[in-house]
Amino acid sequence: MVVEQAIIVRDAKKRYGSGTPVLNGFNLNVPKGCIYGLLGPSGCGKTTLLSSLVGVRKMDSGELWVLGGKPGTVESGITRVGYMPQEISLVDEFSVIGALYFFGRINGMEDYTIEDRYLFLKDLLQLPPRDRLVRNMSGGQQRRVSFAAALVHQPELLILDEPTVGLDPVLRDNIWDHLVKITRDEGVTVIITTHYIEEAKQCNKIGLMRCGQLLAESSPSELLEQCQTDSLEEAFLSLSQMQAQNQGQAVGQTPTGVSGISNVITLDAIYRNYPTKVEVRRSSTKKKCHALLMKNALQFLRHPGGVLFSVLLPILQVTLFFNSYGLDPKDLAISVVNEEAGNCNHGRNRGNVTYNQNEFTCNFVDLSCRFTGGFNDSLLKKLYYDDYSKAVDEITTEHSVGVMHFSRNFSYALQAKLDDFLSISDADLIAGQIDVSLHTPDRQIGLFVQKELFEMFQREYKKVLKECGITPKFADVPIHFEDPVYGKKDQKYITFITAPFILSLVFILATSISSSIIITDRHSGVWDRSLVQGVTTAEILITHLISQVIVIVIQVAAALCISFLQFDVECKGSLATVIWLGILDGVCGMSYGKYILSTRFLISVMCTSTALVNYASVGSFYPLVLLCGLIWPVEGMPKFLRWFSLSLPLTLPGISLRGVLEKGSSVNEPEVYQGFLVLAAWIVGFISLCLFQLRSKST
Ligand SMILES: Nc1ncnc2c1ncn2[C@@H]1O[C@H](COP(=O)(O)OP(=O)(O)OP(=O)(O)O)[C@@H](O)[C@H]1O
Repeated sequence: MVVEQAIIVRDAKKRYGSGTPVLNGFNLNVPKGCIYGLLGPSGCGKTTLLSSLVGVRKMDSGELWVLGGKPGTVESGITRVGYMPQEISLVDEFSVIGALYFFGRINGMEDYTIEDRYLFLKDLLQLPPRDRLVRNMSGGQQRRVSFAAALVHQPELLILDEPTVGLDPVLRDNIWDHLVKITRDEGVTVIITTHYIEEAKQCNKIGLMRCGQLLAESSPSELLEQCQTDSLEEAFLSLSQMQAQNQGQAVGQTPTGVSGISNVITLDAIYRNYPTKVEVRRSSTKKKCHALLMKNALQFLRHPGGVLFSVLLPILQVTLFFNSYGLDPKDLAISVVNEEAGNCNHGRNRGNVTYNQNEFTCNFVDLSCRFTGGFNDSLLKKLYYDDYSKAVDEITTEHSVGVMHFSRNFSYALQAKLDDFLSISDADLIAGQIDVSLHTPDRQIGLFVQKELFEMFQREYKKVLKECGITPKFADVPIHFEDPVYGKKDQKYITFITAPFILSLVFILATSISSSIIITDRHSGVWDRSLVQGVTTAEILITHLISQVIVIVIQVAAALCISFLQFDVECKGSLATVIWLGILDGVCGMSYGKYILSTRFLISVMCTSTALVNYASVGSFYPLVLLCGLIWPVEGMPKFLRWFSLSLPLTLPGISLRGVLEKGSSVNEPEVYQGFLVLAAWIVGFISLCLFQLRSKST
């Protein structure tokens, strides 16, 4: 008679990297309806074997059959297997009931059945209060909840990696009693590892592992009899010593299949015993996605940084941006050397303009005081000096931006220029000008001061001309700038950088949120555990995408609301276009985050370092910002770099958003739809690369 086997392993070999093989021609049979205890020293490969049985790891060679199917396939997985990994494999934000709902739902259970199971498991495993969060539980409590998650859907096969570690003896007894009961009454099969060797006496069969092979495989009583001891620990010790003496040879009872595969069940028999049409309780994609979305929502809402990150961070960033960029500099100082009127009696002397109506002449006295008094001290504080070289010497110590010099004949020369500008000498022309030498290394401040002084001169000079009965237009330089069709005449720098700033903010926030949630799932083991229960990588990714898009919408809304309502950013075009551009930009940032993550997954066995991903995203994000025209127009770049810049995900979208905000351009115009097209292309590119990389990792 052929005994039905729940698990069959034939000649399995596994090696990590170039190290010594962890499993080296390993064979194993686990009959249905029994408890199989897998014992062995730490590091002998138990976890490697169990995780391969559920499809989380792959063997280098050999055959594995689980419930008649290959590990990780529909026949062996999905609701028929309950897996408790060695790690807790729950997210911190799960409550007890939340964890059971998650694993119950992805296994196709109805909510009322999950509630019934909870009541049973609560007593069996002495679970903590229903709403206690995993992060607030002790290590032992977390293990019990993890165990409950493996039992909740009453699987046919339980694969348990050290479920009793850290539990008190009474609870361990309860658990073993339960395992004995379900194997006896319900035909459930259990394969279990434990370091408490003595408790394995309750197993129907024990396999002793060492050096990647089975030392012996038999019932506990047979093993004890064989080694003539009443302690399993002693039996294991003596078998290990025997193996050390006969390196490479099996000892004790020959483990199944080690000496000859012909003795054991054939693959044909396996197929015969397991009809191809297995009755599998399948969870619908809708139900699994519902469970995954609920999990993501809990992770987000119960995470202390979740809400803070999604809403407050964009508001804070936008507020900081508008309070630190594009504002006019204040509290500057300029040194003044006025050889004509000194310190103008501390500003009380404003100079004199006397117009002689009969002779049509104008007489100026101390006109330099008009110009030194023409600008506000809060903008440019005046530091008066008698000596020019002293003023230059003290520029650094007095934090002055430069020196403004009026000659002794300033008023006279200006008057001469007005009287007869055709025959005025060069010396008078020079004496009638204000000499300014700027000594600031800061280009923006230099440009600002230049503009302020120029405007001040024109303003004051126009007043003087008016007092002399001359048209103020005489003060204008002979080039005139009309009001622009788009934007304003005196365009502020902030309007130039607002659009790319908003896009880069949404992009980087989406990049990091994308990384952090997925890393948490990978790191906690929930990702793998979900896959074991039949959730597909695509379902996990899609639900992550949906959750993150919701967060992105919140972030875009927060960033735009604060920009429009609090900082009066003007939108001349369609608000809907702005919102869609923002959301698409966020989705692009999120896809970029996923691409970085998948790259990490590909090059490392498992990405457990948030820091690594942060370095990658920050490191690659900086060039994106530098090249997107946020700080300086792309027109200033060398040609090849400009073309490269235009292909990046933030450059053309930034130009599009600027067009909508400032010109009111519509989505039909190339300037705007090009931005959408670039974003769409990058999203498709990043997601395809990400899926490709994840797929190559899984194969
Ligand atoms: N991802 C990995 N990369 C490299 N080596 C690994 C990896 N996972 C496990 N190993 C190595 O493989 C060997 C077997 O590990 P495994 O976790 O299967 O042992 P184990 O019997 O379950 O140990 P324990 O009882 O301590 O849990 C160990 O030497 C371990 O260091």
